[in-house]
Amino acid sequence: MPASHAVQFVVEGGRKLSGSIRPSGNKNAALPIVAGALLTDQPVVLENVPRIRDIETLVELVRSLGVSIDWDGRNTLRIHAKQVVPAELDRDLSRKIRGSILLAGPLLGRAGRIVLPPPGGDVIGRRRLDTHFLALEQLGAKFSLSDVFEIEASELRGAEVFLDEPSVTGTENALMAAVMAKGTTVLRNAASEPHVQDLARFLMSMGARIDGIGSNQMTVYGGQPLHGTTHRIGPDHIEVGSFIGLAAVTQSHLRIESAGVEHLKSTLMGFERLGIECEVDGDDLVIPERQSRKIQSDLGGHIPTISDQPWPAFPADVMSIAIVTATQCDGIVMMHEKMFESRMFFVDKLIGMGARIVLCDPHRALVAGPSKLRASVLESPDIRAGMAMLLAALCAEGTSVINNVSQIERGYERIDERLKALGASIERVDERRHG
Ligand SMILES: CC(=O)N[C@H]1[C@@H](OP(=O)(O)OP(=O)(O)OC[C@H]2O[C@@H](n3ccc(=O)[nH]c3=O)[C@H](O)[C@@H]2O)O[C@H](CO)[C@@H](O)[C@@H]1O
Ligand SMILES: C=C(OP(=O)(O)O)C(=O)O
Repeated sequence: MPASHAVQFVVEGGRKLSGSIRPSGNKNAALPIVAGALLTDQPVVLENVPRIRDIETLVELVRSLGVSIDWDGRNTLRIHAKQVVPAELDRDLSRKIRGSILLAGPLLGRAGRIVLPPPGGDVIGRRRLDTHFLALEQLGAKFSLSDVFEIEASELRGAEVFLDEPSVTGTENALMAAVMAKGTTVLRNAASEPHVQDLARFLMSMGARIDGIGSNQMTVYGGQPLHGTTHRIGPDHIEVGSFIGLAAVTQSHLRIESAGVEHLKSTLMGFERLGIECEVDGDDLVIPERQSRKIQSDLGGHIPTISDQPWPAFPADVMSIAIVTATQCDGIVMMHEKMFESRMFFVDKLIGMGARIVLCDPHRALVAGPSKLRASVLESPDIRAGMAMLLAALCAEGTSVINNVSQIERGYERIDERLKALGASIERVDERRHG
């Protein structure tokens, strides 16, 4: 049996939680920033790096390029890319994470060439890479496509780049290549998620010059000498969204410490539509136990919608959490997943637990709540659906089993320990010993 199937969570539902929890560093910021550390031959120190499977995989990939990369304590990485040996990236490691594609920009800039097996990541629908190649080509790279991607650039040149969609990792690759290019690049229709902003600030701390961070147009004055730096990864706003959902479904009072409230507006608006109100206290977020949990109709009593879109709209990675939360709220809401084609299929499991959901098509699910959920045996298909099912199990009646926990652990650090500290009943079991 593959190791990824070895661990289960046995979850006893129905317990109230209480206390404080601190979000980890943002996985989707740490991935490009670790890759970006390859842009300089000087030492880089990264703090608040989430110690999760996806990062461990990227660390192995980076090490395979002859780069010195080591943990210093639990969440600090020391990276020194004195040299980068341009090699074909390991296929198995590349296939495990979406983040392997993020080595394209830095390796082009540093070594002029990269051979990249197709990246992996969550299986949540087609995951196009066209935007990455479109941007890198405009900066002077050539690519050929067989069972691997071969990208080469004898020289990267600044250019006007209009991305065909605001792809997150596409923007990050373009940004890293543009920093190494000669001359000025204007990136238009760029993604501006908190992790894209964090990467841009990291690059600035290395000496890069970038205007327009946080907007959909960034100007990069390329070719500046890049030096070593120490950078702290920002809090994971997706984890914060997950903890808001956790408090809401278990009707618990939780404080999320250092939540990074500047990046939470659209997430809080989504939860408010479900009747979940949070209080901002400095940079902490407090979720009171007493909530109306009454879905807010649109004007005229019409059925409301929660839909995801590129930043600053409601984040796609919080959609699965919001669906589980909606099953515990009073009323009807249309959940519209605009970005991924297969992210909603996990609602079958929630229906099996007693949730009242109509999956209208792959992108839209109508949720009518509240429903009493019953315990079940669940399989975790992707990071966020896995976390959503953990939330469902924590508010269901009885004892649930969640298989394939490695999916959740791709994105959430020591989640069982951290939720147990709040009073959750989660037992970590090796499947081979269990039953
Ligand atoms: C490692 C990493 O950072 N992964 C994140 C990154 O993935 P990733 O960078 O792969 O995602 P992209 O931003 O490229 O695109 C996500 C999906 O949205 C679609 N799309 C995108 C823009 C748009 O305007 N319209 C549209 O429909 C794309 O075609 C694709 O199907 O961003 C996603 C969207 O926030 C997140 O779910 C992933 O967690
Ligand atoms: C989709 C996600 O990750 P990835 O892009 O790494 O698969 C996610 O973090 O929810």
